[in-house]
Amino acid sequence: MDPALEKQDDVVLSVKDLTVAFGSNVVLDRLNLDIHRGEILGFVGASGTGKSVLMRTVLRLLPRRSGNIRIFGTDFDKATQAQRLALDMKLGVLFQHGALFSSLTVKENIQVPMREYLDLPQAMMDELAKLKIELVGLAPEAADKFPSELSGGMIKRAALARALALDPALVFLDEPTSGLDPIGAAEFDELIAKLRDTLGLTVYMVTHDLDSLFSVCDRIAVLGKKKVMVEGTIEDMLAFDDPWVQSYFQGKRARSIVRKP
Ligand SMILES: Nc1ncnc2c1ncn2[C@@H]1O[C@H](COP(=O)(O)OP(=O)(O)OP(=O)(O)O)[C@@H](O)[C@H]1O
Repeated sequence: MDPALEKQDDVVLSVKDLTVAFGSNVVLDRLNLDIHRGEILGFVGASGTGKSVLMRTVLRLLPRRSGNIRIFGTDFDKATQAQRLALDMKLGVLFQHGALFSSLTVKENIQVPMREYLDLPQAMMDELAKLKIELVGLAPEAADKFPSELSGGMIKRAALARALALDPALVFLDEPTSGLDPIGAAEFDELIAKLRDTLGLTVYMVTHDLDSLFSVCDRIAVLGKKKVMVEGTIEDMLAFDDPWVQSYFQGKRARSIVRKP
């Protein structure tokens, strides 16, 4: 196959010339971004630059002023109702802070998307929830616990299990390791990498966590000046001439990570 065409097939999410504004506050201005099949893309940027806005716009939770978004090659605006439903089922989302329903147990939280999109008998949903709980490394007993009974790390894992409920191909993670201690965060990163390898997931991860960026992300995109300023490998970040990017990737904290064996 023509390498250019093959590369195109490889793009699971394509954002072209996206502009999002709230009144006169233009947050994203003709932004472009491609995510490729099977990669873990780390998405960074200073606080308030619009990382969550981009994620929410791609998920159609926020309206855009202009621009085009294609997911798995399909333009949502032109998709039929059936195509939209099929696309929605291929996306999994872990919102910042987990965002589990506090009145539902872990098992019931995982079953929320199943109830919304599938018509399955309860026994089958219970079996599926059990599998997801195991997949994210939680003990079986976690199934019947409420979010208030879980540690921060367990909440993240339960939220990930819910994001994986419908066997998505592309998952969006909004600061998945925030609030975790370094060991918990490293374990969570390892879990993401393992799931990518075993399930063939594509991962879009908004993060401030330099450890995650250095250890599990294949590629990094930096949001600034209302656009993706630079995308590429850690080496590309280190070579990029912008004060914020330089201080982020070459600051004291970053240097201590680079020095790790
Ligand atoms: N629903 C909304 N209505 C109006 N303005 C909004 C809305 N959501 C976000 N904004 C504005 O968009 C800008 C970007 O916010 P966003 O939450 O995407 O930043 P962020 O990069 O995710 O920040 P952080 O790293 O702190 O989470 C901010 O100026 C914010 O005030």
